[in-house]
Amino acid sequence: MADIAATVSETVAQPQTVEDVLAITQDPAATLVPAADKGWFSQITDNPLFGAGFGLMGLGAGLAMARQGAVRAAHMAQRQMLVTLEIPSKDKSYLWFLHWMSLQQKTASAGLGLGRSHHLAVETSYKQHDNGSASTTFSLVPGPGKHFFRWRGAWIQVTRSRDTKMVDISTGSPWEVVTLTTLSRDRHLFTELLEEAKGLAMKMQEGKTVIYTSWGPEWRPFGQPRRRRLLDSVVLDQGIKEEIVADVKDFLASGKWYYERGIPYRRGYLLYGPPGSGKTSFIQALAGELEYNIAILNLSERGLTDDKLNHLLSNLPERSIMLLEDIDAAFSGRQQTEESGYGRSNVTFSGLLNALDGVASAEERIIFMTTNHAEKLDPALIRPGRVDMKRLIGNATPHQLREMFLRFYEGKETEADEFVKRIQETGRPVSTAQLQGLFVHNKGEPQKSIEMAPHLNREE
Ligand SMILES: Nc1ncnc2c1ncn2[C@@H]1O[C@H](COP(=O)(O)OP(=O)(O)OP(=O)(O)O)[C@@H](O)[C@H]1O
Repeated sequence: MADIAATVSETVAQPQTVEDVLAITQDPAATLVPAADKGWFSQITDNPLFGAGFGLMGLGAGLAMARQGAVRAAHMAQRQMLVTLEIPSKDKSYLWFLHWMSLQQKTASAGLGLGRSHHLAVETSYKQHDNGSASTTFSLVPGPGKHFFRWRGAWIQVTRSRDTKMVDISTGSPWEVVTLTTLSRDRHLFTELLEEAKGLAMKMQEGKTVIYTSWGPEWRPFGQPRRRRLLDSVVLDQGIKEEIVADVKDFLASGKWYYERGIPYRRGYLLYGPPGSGKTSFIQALAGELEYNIAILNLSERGLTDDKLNHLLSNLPERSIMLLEDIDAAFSGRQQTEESGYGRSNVTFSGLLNALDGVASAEERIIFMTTNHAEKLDPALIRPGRVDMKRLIGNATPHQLREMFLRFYEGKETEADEFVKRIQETGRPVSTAQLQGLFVHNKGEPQKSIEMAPHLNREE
């Protein structure tokens, strides 16, 4: 260590005298060395290069501050002057709004509003007609991006954004948000707009039955609402229709009775019988009579789990009849009970029983189950509490044969009797759906139906 110190002291010339010190301080090359002798700031600023640098830095900082200030002021102004409304795709009003917007699109005549949008998206819906045929309708709505439209004298900006990273796990569809922006003073327009959109949706449903199907863990309307089916259009054996309708109406009027006795406010019905006997048609007509909608669930649906089923049954759309069709197809007998039902559904039998028992909800719950094979059903599924009323909806009885005939050929009483006689002579069961087929085929020609009666359902 001593050697090293010696080497250093040799290489650096140390000032030995006052003159040496003076010489050093006067040497311009040495001015930077004794920094402690001058204020550092003045030393730096005295330097023309650094001076210019500082000037620029100062200017930059000033500009940045000004920019920040401007951004803040803009934000402030935006907060003060603009108001935004977010409608996430999960919310009910989302579909109402999109539909409302598609109408704005159609009526944006003068080239104003959404009519100018260059980025449109299509919303396709299927319209099911009463005769069973379906047609497709397209609605054009603004696609993702920004759009402007003028409504009730105010400009509204619509931003439809799709988050590709965030996916609704249950449905697999991308998460979407529609954001509306307008001037603060026009904020009341948002409520008015949503009211109008809702009113429009309700109007479309007036006198109609909405069919909901499950979409992941939620319910979504399936196609356009259908015209209500009249109870008279469904011909069941004597008294059955009236009995079920009276029972449901009585149930709906007994909320307090159930509440006071601590009984879950729900009622289950099982309609069983051969295909085409009018089970589904009757449930549709009943929903129409009660001004209710129908929520249909297919237990064999891919991806349906016990949890989702439970959630769906506890969150039925308001004023809806729950319909579980072909319940035997999903589960038949105990042997399948421990495993999941067939198809790609993951629902277990015990999961279904739990969902049916469900947490008592405040709202009433009416569940209809249909099957072609009542004998295959596990007794646990149809025990009272889960199924409170079971009715056979069978093949056409003489009463139904006559009634159906007269519905298609009004006033043809004698012919109706003849028709019933001919069908009875065959000794073969005939479904009401087959009768409908025959009468449609022989529209306006009762005699032809009578002639064809012996051939109905014949195994050639
Ligand atoms: N009792 C009936 N009264 C009036 N129409 C009927 C009747 N039964 C069947 N139909 C007609 O037949 C067709 C099929 O009826 P529907 O789907 O209601 O039968 P279903 O018993 O539910 O059959 P499945 O057991 O195969 O589901 C419908 O178009 C319906 O109008």
